[in-house]
Amino acid sequence: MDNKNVESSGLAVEAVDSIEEVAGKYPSYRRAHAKGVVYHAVFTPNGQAASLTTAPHLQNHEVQALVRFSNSSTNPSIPDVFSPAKGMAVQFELPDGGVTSLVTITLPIFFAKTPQSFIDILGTIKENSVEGATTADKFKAVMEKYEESRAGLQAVKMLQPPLSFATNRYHSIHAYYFINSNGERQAVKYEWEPEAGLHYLTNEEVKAQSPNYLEDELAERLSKGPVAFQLSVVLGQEGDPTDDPTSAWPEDRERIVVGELSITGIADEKAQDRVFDPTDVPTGIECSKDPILNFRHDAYAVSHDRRSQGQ
Ligand code: HEM
Repeated sequence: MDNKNVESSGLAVEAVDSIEEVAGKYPSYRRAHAKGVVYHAVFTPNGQAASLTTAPHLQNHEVQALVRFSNSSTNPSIPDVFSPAKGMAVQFELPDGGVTSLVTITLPIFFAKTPQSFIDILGTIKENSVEGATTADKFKAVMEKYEESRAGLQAVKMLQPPLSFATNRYHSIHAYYFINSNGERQAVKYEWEPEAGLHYLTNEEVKAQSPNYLEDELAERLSKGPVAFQLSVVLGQEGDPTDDPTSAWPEDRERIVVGELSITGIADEKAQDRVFDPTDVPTGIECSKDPILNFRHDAYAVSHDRRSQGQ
């Protein structure tokens, strides 16, 4: 292990410790996005990405996939309406027997630019978690201290509980590079667009939901047929930041639909053990230099280590 890895895994331990201190420790569960359900799916690329990348799952052949939908909270028993951001982690099976993961969320940007500022922001939330403090009070304290967090936390505040896991748009937030057979590079971000459209609950409807309404709703939906999402890539242009997850690209960037995911049914509980690592990319795709993206590899490994040992 070189010095850089030692340094970044030390920071990853610190980050996961900070999450536990601020948001609670739930043995055997993921240290974030603890409550989730895994499903089987098939991904069918449409060939539109083939001129941009040699990635095997984005050519012309369908691949099997696993999809884990989740609440963002660390609490595995939290009622779904109380955990605003939802995750959609997809693991594609590659023809060589390996996997690649695309881990997305219902927010377009993140609230921290670097691993260290993520830890510092959690520290500020902890300092401000005094009796009677609301989430809004804690967010205000963070935004006053960390300008970079403002847009990301505003986006969290704007989230509405979805009608279904199948009626959200999910974003990669981070940029990646597609590399084609000529070695040409194109910066991209990903989005999953639900074929069922975007649908959210009204305040009245929120009150009527059971704690696990999202899993129940998806079971009901799947009993009638597969649930589909289109995968789009957003093409970055010269000057669009590729290393800053707190900053969105302009809305008018070209989007290409590159394939369709069809979710068919629930997977075995054993699939929960998997790590959906957003840095696990195949030939034809490279991670950008975004420090948060690259840090997630070590942070997820620390969480997996703890949860797989029953800690
Ligand atoms: C410093 C930044 C971050 C840290 C420390 C962090 C930490 C974690 C940890 C510890 C887990 C549990 C991993 C496991 O046990 O398998 C997790 C899961 C997850 N995170 Fe992050 N995360 C960060 C940034 C992000 C960002 C920017 C996104 C947005 C796409 C994101 C989305 C998710 C999702 C969707 C999951 C659930 C994955 C699954 O279903 O297995 N995280 N995160």
